[in-house]
Parts: sequence; C-alpha cells; structure tokens
Amino acid sequence: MEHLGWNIFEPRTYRPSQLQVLSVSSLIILGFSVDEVLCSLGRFCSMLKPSSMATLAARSVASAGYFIHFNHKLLFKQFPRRSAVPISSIGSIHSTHQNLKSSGETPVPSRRNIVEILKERSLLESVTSEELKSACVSSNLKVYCGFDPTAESLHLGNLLGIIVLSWFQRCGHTPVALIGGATARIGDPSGKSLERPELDVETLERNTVGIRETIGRVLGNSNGEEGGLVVLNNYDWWKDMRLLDFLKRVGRYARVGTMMAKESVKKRLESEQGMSYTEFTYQLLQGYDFVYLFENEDVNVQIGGSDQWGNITAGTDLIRRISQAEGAYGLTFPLLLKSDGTKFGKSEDGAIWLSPSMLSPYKFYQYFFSVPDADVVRFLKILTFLDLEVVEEIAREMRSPGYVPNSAQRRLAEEVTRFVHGQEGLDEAIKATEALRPGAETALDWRAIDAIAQDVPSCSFAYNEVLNSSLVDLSVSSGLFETKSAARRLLKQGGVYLNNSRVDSDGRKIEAQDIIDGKVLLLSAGKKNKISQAAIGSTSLAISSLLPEASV
Ligand SMILES: Nc1ncnc2c1ncn2[C@@H]1O[C@H](COP(=O)(O)OP(=O)(O)OP(=O)(O)O)[C@@H](O)[C@H]1O
Ligand SMILES: N[C@@H](Cc1ccc(O)cc1)C(=O)O
Repeated sequence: MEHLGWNIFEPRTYRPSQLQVLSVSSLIILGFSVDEVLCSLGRFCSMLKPSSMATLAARSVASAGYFIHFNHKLLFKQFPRRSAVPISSIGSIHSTHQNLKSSGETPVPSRRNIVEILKERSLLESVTSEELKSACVSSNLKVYCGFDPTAESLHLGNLLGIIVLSWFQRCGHTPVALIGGATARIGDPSGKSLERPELDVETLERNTVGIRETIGRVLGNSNGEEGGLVVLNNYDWWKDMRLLDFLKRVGRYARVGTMMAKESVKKRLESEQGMSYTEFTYQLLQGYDFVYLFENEDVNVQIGGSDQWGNITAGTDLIRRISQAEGAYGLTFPLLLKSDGTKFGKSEDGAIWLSPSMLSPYKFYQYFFSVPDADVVRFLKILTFLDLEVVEEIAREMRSPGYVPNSAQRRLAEEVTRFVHGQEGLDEAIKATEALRPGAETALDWRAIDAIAQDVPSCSFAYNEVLNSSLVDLSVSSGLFETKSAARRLLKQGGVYLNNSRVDSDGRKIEAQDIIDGKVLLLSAGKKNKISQAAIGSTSLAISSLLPEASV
C-alpha cells in the first residue's frame, strides 16, 4: 500500500533483520537531516488526527530509506542520496516535538521564506541584513538562540525564542540552542537596571539541566532524543580561554566607542550605580560565541528578543573583523508583552514557567484559558503554529453573536500546552480541569487528583481519621470551611461536593468507597463551575487518606 510515498507494511510482512539499521548520525552523514526525512512524513501525518500521532515514533534508519513504526505498522520510504533529492520532493517539515501536530496547522512548504512567516505573525522586529530573505530560501541555515541559565526553568518570554527556532526548523533549517553556562556567570546587562546577583556553580548546573530538559522536550523528538536539534553550552569554549588569548583574539577587534554606544551600556552608564567592567564585556562574550559557532559549527544566524540586538550585532561585527567573512545574520523578535504593556519575565510574581516542576501543565493550561479576550488573537498568532486563516476564523467567531465565551482561549491553551508539555501534558491538564470543576460528572481517579493536589489547597490525614468521619467535620478540619455552620449553610444550598457529586445531607459520612482507590478524596465548596475559575486558588480541596499516614 502506498500513502504519499510511504509504504506501509503490516508487522508480519517484514523481517527486522532485513533492515540495515544505522544511527541517526549516519543518516546525516549520508546527507539527510532527520527533519528532512520527517518533513516528507509530515504530509502523511497531516492527514491523521493529532491523537493518533502521539503513537508515532521514528525508530530506525536504514541506508536506503527511513523506517518508522506507526500504529503497529511499519512505514518505509526510500530516499535517493541527498544530491539527487530535489528540494520540491521535500514536503512540509513536521514538528519533531513528540511528532505531534495540531489539526489547524497547515504544512509549511519547505524553504518558505521564514522572514515572511515571522513578519506576518508579528514575530519579526529587525534583521541585520535584507539578504537573509534570499539566504533562507536558497540555503539550509543553522540558527542559534542563547539562553542563560539564570533560573531553573525558562519562562513564557523565553518561549518566543523556542517558537522562532521551531519555525526555522519547520522551514527546513537546523535549530541550535545555546546554553550560556559561561555568560550566566557574567550576567547580561541588556534591559537590566541593576547588576545581576552572582550565581554559584551548583545553581548554574541545576539550572542548565532544567533548561536543557525543556528545550529537548519541546524541540526534540518523541524518543527523547534531540533529533535535528543541536544543544551546546558556551562554557565548553570559554572555560579554557585565557585572558591574554581573549585580548588578542577578541579584544583587539572590538571598538570601545561601538561598545559604549550599545543601548544596554548607555542606559547603565546614566544610572547611579554605573556598570562593572565584567558586565561591560558581556557583549564581547556573546559576540565571540557567534564567531565560534560560525567558524566551528557552521551556524550562520543568531536570533533573540529585541533586547539582544546589541549583543547580536556585536557578533556579526566580530565575524566580519575576525573571520573576515560575510554570510552571518542576526534576527530579533519583539518582546512578548501583556495587554498592560509589561513584559513576561521571571522577576515578576506569577511567572509562567515552562518546566512542569515549576508550574504544572494544569496551571499552565489555565493561564492561557484565562487570558483576556483582548490578548487571545495576538497570542494565537505569536504562540501557536495555527494557520493564520484559522486564527482569522477564530477572531471572526469571537465577534459573532453565537460565540461561546472562552472558546478562543480554550484553543490557545490547547495549542500552547501541547507544544510545551506534549499531548500527555495537555491530557493531564484537561483531565485536571474537568476534575476540579465542582459539579462536573467526571469519574475521578487518584492519579488525576494526585496530579492536581499541588495546584489546589490540599492536606493529609490518616485513613482512619477520614473513614466514617462526618463530612461537615472533615470540611472544617481540612480548612475548607471556617465553621461547621458555614459548611451546613452551603450544603443546604446545594453547594458542597464530594468527589464532584453534590452532597444532600449534612449527616453524610465518609464511606470507604468515597476514598478513591483507597487514597484520596476531593471536596469542593461552591459551584464556581466556570472552568476558568477552577484555576489557581480554586475552592476544591484534595484530601488524601493514604494508609497509615496520608500525604498529598
Ligand atoms: N517577554 C519576552 N518576550 C520575548 N523575549 C523575551 C521576553 N523575556 C525575555 N525574553 C528573551 O529571553 C532572554 C532571556 O531573558 P532574561 O533572563 O534576560 O530576562 P528575563 O527572563 O526577562 O528576566 P527578568 O524577568 O529578570 O527581566 C532575553 O534576553 C530576551 O531576549
Ligand atoms: N544574552 C542572552 C543569552 C545568550 C548567551 C550567549 C549567547 O551567545 C547568546 C545569548 C540572554 O540574556 O538570555
């Protein structure tokens, strides 16, 4: 059977021994990138529902073609050697992230002008040269974005860099994520009014692990491998650089006047505190990173938020002077702002972290579910890969009289959560949302409650303390109500729920079957049953009653 060039074999019709299995790197030596192989698959996948794609996993690579297992079938596609692959035969790039794709994404024709795509999605602020527009169509670019490990997790503002890298990846280019193990020891003065506190080595290492994990999860592939993504750490080339080498190799080419004219320096010099020499050199470190990557890793584009312009142009300048070469480009995107004009960052309260250990997929989902109507279309354009026509359609629906409130937010929350946390994270978030909706008729299992226990007020009791206790007593001892009379009052009004079922009698006792899987139960007060309000600070309360000591 032939599906857009992919042959499908039932398991019984192929013998694994027939495959000459090579590693992913051998495929690249043969001249293909994994993305290029998967992009052809993209056309096939776009016919399938996202849920079925969750099972898609690229497994083995053969010299003559590419094999993947899909829904217990083996798909095979033969690829000619790279020199013989006409660009047009390479279809759309398919996101390698869990190989998932949402149904509203139209496949991006390979080599589509990435600069145009970013522009139409409001993801383009400036480019260092207009030539980038032609270079991105005619050649395979290697594009890097740097992330200093100054926190354990990246945040929503940093997601823009990942999204732009992903757009490059979808257009057939190679993304490189650079972790600033060295630069984080200095601290980027860009956009900062005060010098950053110094971080100790253990913190930096812990942060590096967290950030690497997030980038690999979002831009890597379903096997947990990094696939076409390259991840580097600039500490690797800075740790052995001696001061005299630095002054000779980099300092000699840097003009102090140009360095002083950078926005990040000018602003700081005007301030009372001024700027340390260490911070002043930051632009040279980032600038030389680009030189190093250009010369050693064939990286030819650096991207970053608009506050990175000075550091990025320091790099393109140094490449012209040190490497005496053209063909290195910089591109910046606007900073993501809330509707009140403030920046999404990590210093403010309630940062939107990308790591599930800092912010659960449920809370992440809820954040997007609750964004104001004024922001939702802008976010759909910037933060999702939905076709712009689909976004336009959603915007039209929002203006129409029959619009169901929050439908646009729901779509936004689904798309962004799937991109960042994968289908599993999205499923977890939806399940938790349902479970936490008082009055919802969701069958609860202890895993769902356990997953949300960190997101709602929760407490622990010994199993025997819970079994046979009066619900009214428990709702007070757990802190859900201040007094028994308050509990009884709401109960009479039909506003108290046990495991999402309304409680009718104030004599109700907790029975063994109420303790889900012998471990947990969920109490809710009030029927604030709008999903958006089931967010952080909901009135639901998970109570565990694990034997012999409970803990949630
Ligand atoms: N809101 C944002 N929109 C787009 N890019 C951002 C945003 N916030 C940060 N970035 C990008 O991520 C890089 C790293 O962010 P950085 O650690 O310097 O600051 P931050 O996380 O915003 O911290 P803070 O909250 O302390 O200002 C920035 O230089 C910028 O390019
Ligand atoms: N300066 C960037 C991080 C970065 C570090 C090194 C680079 O080469 C590039 C970017 C930031 O503040 O997040």
